[in-house]
Amino acid sequence: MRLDVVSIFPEYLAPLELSLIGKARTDGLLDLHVHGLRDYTSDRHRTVDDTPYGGGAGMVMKAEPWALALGDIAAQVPARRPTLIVPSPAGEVFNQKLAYELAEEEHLVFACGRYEGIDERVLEWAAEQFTVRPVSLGDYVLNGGEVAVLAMVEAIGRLIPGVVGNPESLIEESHSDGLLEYPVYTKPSTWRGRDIPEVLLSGNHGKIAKFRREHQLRRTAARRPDLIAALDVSHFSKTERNV
Ligand SMILES: NC(=O)c1ccno1
Repeated sequence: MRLDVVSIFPEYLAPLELSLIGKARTDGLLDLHVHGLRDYTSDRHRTVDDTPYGGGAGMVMKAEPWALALGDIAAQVPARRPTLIVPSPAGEVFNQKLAYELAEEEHLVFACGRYEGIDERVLEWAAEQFTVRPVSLGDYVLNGGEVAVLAMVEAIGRLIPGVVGNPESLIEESHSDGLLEYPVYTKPSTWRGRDIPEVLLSGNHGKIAKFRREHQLRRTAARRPDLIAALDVSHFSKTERNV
């Protein structure tokens, strides 16, 4: 997968050189390019913003630098219609389902807005050669798109085959089956007077699976009842419907 990120703070994306994503880049699983938006300005001050038409607080990111940056990126990979992700509190909400969907894409481009946002005409212009998707991490506001991109690239990148050492670990994690993950424990079996659930020492895989599933259901019902409500009833066995 090719990924391009455009930002006025390219150094903000340095963490993508670390850990699993960094190794995936070294291994050639992820072809990630970070671009400085100011490289696409031509004035002495490398201006990327201006006052909003209609008044109001703050500044708006100018269209031309974005068009030059995105046009340059699209020209570098002419064969494919990239998906342009624009992190924004006004976007569709990012979740594991969308992460899996985007992990299937060949080319993702991320536009990190700042200030009050990007001139809307950029998204209209970009729709000629990109599939444009404003995406939100959640119902809160960040100062820019960079932090959202770090989160999304990690969530998407880890789903690409070969990035995570053991693909099994992707199966039993939160949201992989619509539920939150079960509690996990490791040695010592007694820690500061607290024992692990005895069933986990039984070696009885059926009982262990039942324990884990029950705790997934309880944890999800307690912390995210919205996820339970969203699941089809066929997701639950007859006995589970009363947990
Ligand atoms: N909620 C968000 O994803 C966001 C992105 C930029 N500002 O807020």
